[in-house]
Amino acid sequence: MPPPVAVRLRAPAPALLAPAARPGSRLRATASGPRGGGGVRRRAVASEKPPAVAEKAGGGGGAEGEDCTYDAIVVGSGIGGLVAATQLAAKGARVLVLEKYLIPGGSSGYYRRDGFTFDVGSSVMFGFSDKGNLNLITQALQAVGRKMEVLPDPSTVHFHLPGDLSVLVHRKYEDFVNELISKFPHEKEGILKFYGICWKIFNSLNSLELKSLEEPLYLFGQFFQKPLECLTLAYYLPQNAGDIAHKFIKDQKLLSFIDAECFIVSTVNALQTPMINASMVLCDRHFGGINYPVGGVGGIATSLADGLVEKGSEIRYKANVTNVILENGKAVGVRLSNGKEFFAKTVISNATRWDTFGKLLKDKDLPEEEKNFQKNYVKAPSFLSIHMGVKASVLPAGTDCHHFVLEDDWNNLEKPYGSIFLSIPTVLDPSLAPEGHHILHIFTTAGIEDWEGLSRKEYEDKKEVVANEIIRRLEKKLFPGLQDSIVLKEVGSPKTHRRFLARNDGTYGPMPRGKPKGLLAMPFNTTSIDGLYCVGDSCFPGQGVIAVAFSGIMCAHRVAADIGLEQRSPVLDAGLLGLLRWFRTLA
Ligand SMILES: NC(=O)c1ccc[n+]([C@@H]2O[C@H](COP(=O)([O-])OP(=O)(O)OC[C@H]3O[C@@H](n4cnc5c(N)ncnc54)[C@H](O)[C@@H]3O)[C@@H](O)[C@H]2O)c1
Ligand SMILES: CC(C)=CCC/C(C)=C/C=C/C(C)=C/C=C/C(C)=C/C=C/C=C(C)/C=C/C=C(C)/C=C/C=C(\C)CCC=C(C)C
Repeated sequence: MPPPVAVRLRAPAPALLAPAARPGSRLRATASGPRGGGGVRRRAVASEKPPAVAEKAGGGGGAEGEDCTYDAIVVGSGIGGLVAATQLAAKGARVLVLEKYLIPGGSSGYYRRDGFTFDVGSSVMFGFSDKGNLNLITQALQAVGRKMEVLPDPSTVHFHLPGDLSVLVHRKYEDFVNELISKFPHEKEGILKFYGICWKIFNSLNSLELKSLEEPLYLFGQFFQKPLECLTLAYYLPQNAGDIAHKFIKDQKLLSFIDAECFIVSTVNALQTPMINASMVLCDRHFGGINYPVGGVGGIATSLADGLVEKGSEIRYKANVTNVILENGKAVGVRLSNGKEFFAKTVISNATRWDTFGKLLKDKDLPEEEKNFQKNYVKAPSFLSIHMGVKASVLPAGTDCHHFVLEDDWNNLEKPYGSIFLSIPTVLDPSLAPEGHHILHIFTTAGIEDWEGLSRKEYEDKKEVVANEIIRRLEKKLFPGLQDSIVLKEVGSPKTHRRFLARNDGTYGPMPRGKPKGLLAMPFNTTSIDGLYCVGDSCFPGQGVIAVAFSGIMCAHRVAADIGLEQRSPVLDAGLLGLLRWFRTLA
């Protein structure tokens, strides 16, 4: 029986504070508490034997004189970093993950307050089913012998849009498409054609074995085995969802609906959303469905971290990487804020590309490739997030889990605070809140510039005012009496996201500067620095938990080939990597 909840309003407390305990599984944080300086390379590594873990590390726990250099160091334990690390560990590599925070997961982490378990960010889980090739979260867990119980969500999201347009995205595709056609009967053909192309792309994706598109033996192998599917993907790779929607649909309101469909997964409209990404999410929600992990999203990262350790690799918390160490232009290790150094054959950064090249390599000129990336992409806005515990009686029976609210004016879709995302995970998993209560996780886009230069008091007051206005809007649109039902409230600003997730300006990833050529300009995992790789949402295919999981799988495959754990052809590598680099300059 969960403990009773004290009525307590805590507006100013940052939403992403240290967890009180972790959901689902047992905690084995090897909080590094690094001591002393770096010293010479081998000694520095040898002295870094983590308690309880190094003994299990096989091939080199750290006794002096042994060669205990790691195969890979991963900077950051977001889902991108953890998937790269666990995939490599499953292939036999010895990996060290260094995480600045106290627990793994980054924006897919969790925290607990007064009996409530809150998801920090991610709450809508794609790729978590038991079928097909695109269930990348399920596969990532399986690779390290883990499986999580999931709760199928009967819908993906309930849209509440201008002109009282209400659309529920049912789990079953036919139910969704029939509901949409009932709202836009004159556009039946256009609707079926647009979503039909999404399915064509999704089915092509789902037929491939997903590995690194930067590894030629695999890529050519896939072209050989599935030529039609690969050509379909190559054809749609440089295209955007909005252009395809405009070909078949004329009704402006329906086109705006498709903008909203894209916005919730890309924070930009359909004309700026790559068609492959749109197809992935618009179909996986019906194919595998949206599935919520029992105990909360934080369980995914903790399960991956546990699995990683069981495979003989390591993860250290409170380990703030400040520099990537280069030797003759090659990345050979990292330095922490306390001066400790660790060395490895390869370094994988799960920090954003802005943080990786702007902070971890600040003394180096920005490589041309990164200039090209920054020319094509800007930082997506951050979020204002409100985590609330409310009395269950405020929600009408049958309330859906996820909602998207844009009240009066389509023009507000992409504006800061314009639209509201709302997740109520306790609809699926009541164990996340004390009995008789629900969790409301509310977020809206917000830029860091709005929150800079304020005194402490001004900052706290502003959080309170902005959060109350969002709550007032939800009260008016969805839940009368909401304000009075609140028993716990924590507000996070873009500064909170910057601080606790170590993300430049609190950004949630890259956003195209203008109209992109689909995914063409998005960099993969290799960088122009030998031995340094990036993973996460500033890599192909972009924002989203399943997207960063794919980037982790791709990255691990490329790294494994480079360190001799997977097949490779140096000649073909040089050709393909050069060709892909050239492609990106065309975007
Ligand atoms: N589905 C949803 O509802 C939802 C909501 C929010 C976020 N998300 C997604 O999650 C994605 C992010 O995943 P990700 O894996 O790219 O990154 P992430 O931000 O989740 O994780 C990065 C991790 O790296 C750590 N880190 C950064 N710099 C470091 C340093 N110098 N030293 C040590 N550690 C450092 C951070 O503390 C963090 O834990 C976002 O793109 C977003 O789309 C999804
Ligand atoms: C040469 C070359 C390069 C090429 C050739 C051709 C080929 C073969 C190609 C291929 C390709 C591929 C494989 C691709 C792949 C892709 C993928 C996988 C993708 C994916 C994607 C995904 C995504 C984007 C996702 C996203 C998601 C998200 C973001 C989510 C979010 C959510 C949220 C925010 C929530 C909401 C909430 C509410 C409403 C409450």
